[in-house]
Amino acid sequence: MTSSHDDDGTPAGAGVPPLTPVPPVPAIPLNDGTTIPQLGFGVYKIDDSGAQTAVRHALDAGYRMVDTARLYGNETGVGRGVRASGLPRAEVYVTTKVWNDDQGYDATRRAFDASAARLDLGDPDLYLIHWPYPGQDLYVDTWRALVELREERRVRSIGVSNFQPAHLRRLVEETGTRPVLNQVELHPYLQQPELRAFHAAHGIVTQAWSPLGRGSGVLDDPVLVEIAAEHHVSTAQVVLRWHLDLGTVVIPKSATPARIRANIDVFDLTLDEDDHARIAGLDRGERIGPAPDVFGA
Ligand SMILES: NC(=O)C1=CN([C@@H]2O[C@H](COP(=O)(O)OP(=O)(O)OC[C@H]3O[C@@H](n4cnc5c(N)ncnc54)[C@H](OP(=O)(O)O)[C@@H]3O)[C@@H](O)[C@H]2O)C=CC1
Ligand SMILES: O=C(O)C(=O)[C@@H](O)[C@H](O)C(=O)CO
Repeated sequence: MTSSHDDDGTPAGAGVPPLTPVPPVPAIPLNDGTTIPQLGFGVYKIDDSGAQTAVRHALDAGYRMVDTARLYGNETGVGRGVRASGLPRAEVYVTTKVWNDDQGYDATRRAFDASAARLDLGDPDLYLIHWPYPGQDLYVDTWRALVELREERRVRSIGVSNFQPAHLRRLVEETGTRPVLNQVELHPYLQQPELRAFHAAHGIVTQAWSPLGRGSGVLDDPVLVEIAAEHHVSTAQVVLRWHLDLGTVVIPKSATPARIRANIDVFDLTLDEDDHARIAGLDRGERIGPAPDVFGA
């Protein structure tokens, strides 16, 4: 599974604990005929060198999908981590995103080439528009560039992030092409039932960012603490199992090896109807990040 040396010269496996076997992560079908692993690894707020190490830990723990973005400044480290894993490129699903100031047809094509060069993995599997940033009114032109990149087979799938139903409708009306998924903020304090229903009705997969609430207190919620104690697992594991049960694709981030391993070790956990009802009751419609209609309006 691992190569004999990392490409930075570190002996393979150095600092990486022995593998804990994990059950396979389900593959979720996308509306373009491809699939995506239901649980992947987020790398926001990890620098290039940290991303290389964290991605190695994640791939060794059984993750097969990594979510990065030009914004995160770590595409180079992500690419190094994937290459150092020794895994065949086809076994690792890599997402990156076009940032707001690169929107527009020509700028997006240039941004894609630059992201692909930094990743240095061949072309990414999934390319997303990071935010609609509606004040620029460029997201439809940006989408046309993504559609063309997919037609040219430079990228397997194309999608969006932080889009609201009105933004999604406009993409389809003006280009005829649906995103495969919409990556949005989603955790027990922001459960997004209406947006998830809209996605389901239109064949768009929901992907959850900040699935653990990014240190905002979600994981200390007394209801989640109680459910976790009943199942002898961590609150993070309860929350991740809840996401999987909703059918969302989830991308928890951690730079801590033990947490990286624990966050994928959720496939033996079963939440019952009562657990789900109690977690449903935690929704406060409370965002950690910006509101998509307001950010860049
Ligand atoms: N499209 C978009 O606009 C956005 C996309 N994203 C993507 O989603 C990913 C995940 O979201 P993110 O905002 O990072 O937040 P997460 O909800 O994944 O939370 C990450 C935080 O939780 C901590 N943590 C992780 N696992 C555990 C655990 N088992 N127990 C306790 N604490 C834990 C991490 O700490 P530590 O690292 O120290 O272990 C970190 O502080 C991002 O990394 C990025 O890829 C995120 C935001 C916006
Ligand atoms: O992490 C991301 O992918 C984001 O887009 C957010 O962090 C976002 O840029 C934000 O929170 C801006 O304040």
